[in-house]
Amino acid sequence: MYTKAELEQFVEQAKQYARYGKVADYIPALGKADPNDLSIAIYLPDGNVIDAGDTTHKVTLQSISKIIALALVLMDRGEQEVFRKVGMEPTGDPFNSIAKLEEVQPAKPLNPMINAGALAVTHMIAGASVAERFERLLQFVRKLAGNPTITYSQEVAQSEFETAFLNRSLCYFLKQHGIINEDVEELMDLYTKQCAIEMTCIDLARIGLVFAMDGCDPFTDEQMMPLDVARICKTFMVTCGVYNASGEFAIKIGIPAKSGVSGGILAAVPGRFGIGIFGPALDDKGNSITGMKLLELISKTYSLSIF
Ligand SMILES: NC(=O)CC[C@H](N)C(=O)O
Repeated sequence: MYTKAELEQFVEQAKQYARYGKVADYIPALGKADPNDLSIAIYLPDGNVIDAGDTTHKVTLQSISKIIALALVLMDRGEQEVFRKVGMEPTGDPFNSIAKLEEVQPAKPLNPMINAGALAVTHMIAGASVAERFERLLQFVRKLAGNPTITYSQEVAQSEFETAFLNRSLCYFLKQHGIINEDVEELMDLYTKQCAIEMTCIDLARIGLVFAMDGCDPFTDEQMMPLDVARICKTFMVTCGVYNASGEFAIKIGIPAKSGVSGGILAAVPGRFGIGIFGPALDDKGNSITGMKLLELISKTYSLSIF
């Protein structure tokens, strides 16, 4: 079970779908990615890693960072405060949609996985300055991945910062409604750096493993986050992890997972292992088209659905 040869074969199969996808270019620096890239790592609790494709490629977290920021903020502020500012319901809308913000009363983003909700979460990262808040988040990411060398791509952060007009609009809306009260440019600085944290799919898989193990690092036995925090994060991965494709994903794949527009996917198979994928060709909902296919093949072959 889970042999490298088998994974390589799945990668080749899934790669065929790259031609139906498109690399994200609304963040100009992401447009440079090669749509035919596809790599995967499976991280097991005994330390074994099975991988396929070029796993030296680095992927920026983008929306995958939302799940990690949420874990940190739940620890910083507690459930009650966090869910006062952001809801728990899927939207059925694209990740960057502004539409529901006007419909829901009192105005608060429906969940922390859409951009509006993620901006509210990033706003709640504790610290005296943007630099200190980012450093805390980065240290947490490094700890989860067991890799102290992880950093962020200045190029991608800068590229998003210069073009994130829609995210700025979301911020101003949230500020008007008292969900955030900090300077929008500062929040955008922090958020774009958060999204630009980069790592390989092996690092992604290791973070997925920690979530799979209910927040416990199986190599140090350290509880990286309370059980409840890991449970909340995994629940959001199931209900909103791949935005408005989450329903279909639950039926076809059924593994808690979080995607990002860079083409990364982090998945946690509860009690068993973590998966990291990088495939930059995206489908029309902003999820890796090859990565989703790959996960589907793996889930069906190994019966990994939690349902
Ligand atoms: N879906 C995503 O990965 C979105 C993240 C991206 N940084 C944005 O805010 O637009």
